[in-house]
Amino acid sequence: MKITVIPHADDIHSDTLSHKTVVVIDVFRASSSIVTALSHGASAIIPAGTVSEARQCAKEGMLLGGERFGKRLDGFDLCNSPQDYAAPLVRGKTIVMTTTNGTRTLLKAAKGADVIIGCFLNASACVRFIRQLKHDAVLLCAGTRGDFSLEDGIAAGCLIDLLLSDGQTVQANDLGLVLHQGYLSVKDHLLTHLCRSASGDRLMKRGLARDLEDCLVMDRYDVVPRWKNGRIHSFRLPD
Ligand SMILES: O=C(O)[C@H](CS(=O)(=O)O)OP(=O)(O)O
Repeated sequence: MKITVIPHADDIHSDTLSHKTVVVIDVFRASSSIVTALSHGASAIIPAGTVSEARQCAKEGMLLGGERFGKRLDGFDLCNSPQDYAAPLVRGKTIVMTTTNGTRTLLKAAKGADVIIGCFLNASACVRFIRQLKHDAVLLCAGTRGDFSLEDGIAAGCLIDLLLSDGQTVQANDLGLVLHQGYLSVKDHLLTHLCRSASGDRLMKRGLARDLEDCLVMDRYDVVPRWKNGRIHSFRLPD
């Protein structure tokens, strides 16, 4: 199986995603919040590209979630902290969500054969999904405003490590190889290392240390959020 890691959302070349399983990785914080929401009973997430599209799309009974540049949006029910999406409020709800990098990256992933959302919180579940589909995979790091983000890359390295762990032949691109080594060197101290990344540092300075902790738990949840027909639903893997 071939694994291609793409460093950020503005580095997708035509046809890279076709016929592939695409994993959209935005550890801080959109992927982690989406995984948390579906694990806590949200019925679906509708990703929106802009704040005004999100507002237009939200029908009665739906929740609005997201941020711009990390800040809460006027009139939105939820921001982008995983703990917002762990609240009883989300149970049974459809959430229209727009974030600075994560939902934008997701919308760019549309050409993938299957598009799922991954992070540390559901790493093993994502790997089971990739294995079952048996397609080559693209690990699409969201990054931050057109730049690579360390935490997304280290999560990609983590997925590669899990894919390798049952002895399967996995051929990663050069970026994937280096991120795999990067993951191995920090995996026992993720918080210590990833709070120094640009996004980690930004969240720390905003007093959101709790978000970092919540995003860096390995395999807290077993759901695979899958984007299909404009909505993200929880996909349960057959045993
Ligand atoms: O709120 C976040 O964590 C980020 C915004 S920023 O890059 O920190 O300004 O959004 P996301 O789309 O989850 O990367």
